[in-house]
Amino acid sequence: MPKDHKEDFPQEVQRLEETKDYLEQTIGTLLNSREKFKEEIKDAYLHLDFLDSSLSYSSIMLNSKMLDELEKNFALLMKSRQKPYFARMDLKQKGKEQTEAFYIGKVSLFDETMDTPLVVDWRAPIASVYYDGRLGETSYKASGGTYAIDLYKKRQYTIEEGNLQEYMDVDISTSDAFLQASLENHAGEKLKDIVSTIQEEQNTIIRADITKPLIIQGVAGSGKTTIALHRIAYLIYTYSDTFVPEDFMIIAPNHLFLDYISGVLPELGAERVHQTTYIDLMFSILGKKHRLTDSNEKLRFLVKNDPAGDLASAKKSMQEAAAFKNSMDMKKLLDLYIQQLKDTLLPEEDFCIGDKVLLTRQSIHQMVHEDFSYLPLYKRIDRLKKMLSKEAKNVSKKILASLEHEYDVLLDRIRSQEEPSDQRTDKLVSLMNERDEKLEALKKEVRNVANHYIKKIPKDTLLNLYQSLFSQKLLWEKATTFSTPETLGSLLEESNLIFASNKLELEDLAPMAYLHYQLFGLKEDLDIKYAVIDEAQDFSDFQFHVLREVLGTDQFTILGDLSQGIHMYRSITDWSYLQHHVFQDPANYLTLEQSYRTTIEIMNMANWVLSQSATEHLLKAKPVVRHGQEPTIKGFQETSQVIHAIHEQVKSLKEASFTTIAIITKSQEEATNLHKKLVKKTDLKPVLVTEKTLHFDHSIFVIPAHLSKGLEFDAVIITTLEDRFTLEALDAKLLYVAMTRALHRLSFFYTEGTLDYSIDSYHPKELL
Ligand SMILES: Nc1ncnc2c1ncn2[C@@H]1O[C@H](COP(=O)(O)OP(=O)(O)OP(=O)(O)O)[C@@H](O)[C@H]1O
Repeated sequence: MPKDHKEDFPQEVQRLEETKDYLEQTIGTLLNSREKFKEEIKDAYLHLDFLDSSLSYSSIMLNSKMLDELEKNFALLMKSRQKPYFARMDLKQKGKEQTEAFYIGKVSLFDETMDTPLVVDWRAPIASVYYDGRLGETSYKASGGTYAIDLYKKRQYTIEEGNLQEYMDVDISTSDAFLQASLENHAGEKLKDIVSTIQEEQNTIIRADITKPLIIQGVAGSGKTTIALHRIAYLIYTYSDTFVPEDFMIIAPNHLFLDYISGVLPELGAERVHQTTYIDLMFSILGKKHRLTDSNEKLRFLVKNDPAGDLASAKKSMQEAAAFKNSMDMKKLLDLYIQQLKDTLLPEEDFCIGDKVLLTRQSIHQMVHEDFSYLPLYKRIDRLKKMLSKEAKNVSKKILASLEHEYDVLLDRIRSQEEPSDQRTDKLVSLMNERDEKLEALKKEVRNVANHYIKKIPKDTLLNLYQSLFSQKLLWEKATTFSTPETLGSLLEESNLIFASNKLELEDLAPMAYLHYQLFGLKEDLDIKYAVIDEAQDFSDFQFHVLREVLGTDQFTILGDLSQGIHMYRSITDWSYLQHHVFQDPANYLTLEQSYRTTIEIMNMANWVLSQSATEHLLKAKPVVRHGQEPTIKGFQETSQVIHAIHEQVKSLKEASFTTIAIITKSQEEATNLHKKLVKKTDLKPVLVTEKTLHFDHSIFVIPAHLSKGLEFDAVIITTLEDRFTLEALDAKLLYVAMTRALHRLSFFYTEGTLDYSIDSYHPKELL
């Protein structure tokens, strides 16, 4: 990195020292306050009078809340001691005389005595100028207004452990140097924050309009995951009156990925954001965990090598069936089914006590399907039951009184018409007994009449209701048409077999969640105001629709890359439906074409792989200007030679200080097989990654391509022993995902015949 502009170095050192002094003072004050709050809480506990505790109780609550807040600030300030800021900008606001210098950091620091900001938070409106603004006239938006400024200087600092190492003034030609330096770094165990090198196109996304759903199509390594996390931190900061961190939810592909990204939000001072996988979210909506079939079984079958094409029609039919369950046609089918449940729900009889009609069946239908139509179907039944009980109680007084009156008349008539005698007495007594019995029976009927009526309404569990849909072939035929009649037959048959083994498949979760929402409503505790979906290319339009419906919000940021759509047989192939038809208003759609992760050499080859299959329409990634070694490609006759080559390669990567290395295979079976061989034949001790792996804290991984999605490694060794990468679109995408995981080095080791790409004929120079 060039060392220039050194003339300001002493002043910059002094400024840093002053900031650190002030930081220490602030930390000291916080420490005192912390002790004070703790004392007050202790004191309030000592004086807690359980009979009249309101004062002490509220004191405990107040002080605990302030203590929590203080602890959070304290932790942030402690962290910022190492690097209180990373940049500075000098600017003059239009209409003002003097130039002001703003230092930008992760935590703001305000000098109360001087009434000036010592450090401005990177999320503050004015800091946007630093990320967007070229030197010269520019502007920023704050509190609904736009403010014009002249930007004179942008300066970046390297500060290590609180000491200024160097600084550099940035203009168009040098602005990449810090970015370059940051990209040269080796991968850690976790994803990092990028506050000091956020690029203009990324800043636009982080600060995009909150009132509109946002869709980001970004190429591999363009920073989607990173930006999504920065956007959450930005929104929490900017809209602190509206949101608390718990209002946000990140939906990510698996637990390994969640572990991988878990460091960024705390680093940005935003903790307590909900983080979940799609499957876990669906289970919490359904209020129950279900056993699932292996979700990658289909993918495995679909990418299975089939040179003679024997599996072609089975593959086609499987794709169609899987796609259907997650399509908008499935919604159509479910809507028909719900309508059928509605139509057959209520008994075709009036609500009566004895032969007295309390409510006609027409008025009950109207009540349920019109007056209560805002409620989910089965919630309406609970409401109906209350109404019926109330009606029965109201009317019962009258019926009881009239029955009593009927008997009083009869009794009076006997008394007045017959002379006293034993016979008359017997008659009266028996009449009175009869009256009492009838009254008692009537009272009982009143008590139970609503229940009896409601019991005639069929009610079942969600699971039974969902599964019985699969025995109603006629309804399916009414809702949709498949390419062949056999496809529907085998879909129903296979689903019923899965249900019989007490399992569901991943594709059943969205339809079930939709049915649950329509029939039973939602659990109250799922109170999310803002959802962020990463790796969204693996979702279908129907899944987006269900998520929007069940989360009850239009506030979404959705990020993905169609080139990495390895589940494209059941997921979206473009963003247009999502953009225009899922939310109340069309979503904003932005693209990221620049890739930051990998080198020009690796990205060129990955783009070439995509271009070899029928995926030309996809956006190609443009790598930032960072060169590295050309990928190495070696074919071998024997598996043992491949194992040897991997061993040697890993050793040399370790010697070159690359810390995280992934050996990526096409399938889970191949990964398991290769892992066994590596453990047996080498001293590498790699970790095998499966669907169940929870933590990203190792250095050498053997991982199938579909699980490497979203992750990154210093070096990647793509290995094929038996499972061949063909030129088919799905294979090309899997290979593309695997290749674009590498930050610095990429190699291919394969046994002859397992790579259809003739990478030997790849001419990198042609693409540069
Ligand atoms: N502005 C930036 N400054 C420094 N590093 C960056 C920047 N943007 C992205 N990166 C780095 O690029 C790499 C890729 O980022 P990230 O994983 O967020 O991308 P992605 O688009 O989600 O990738 P993919 O879709 O391939 O999984 C990370 O190492 C990230 O730190």
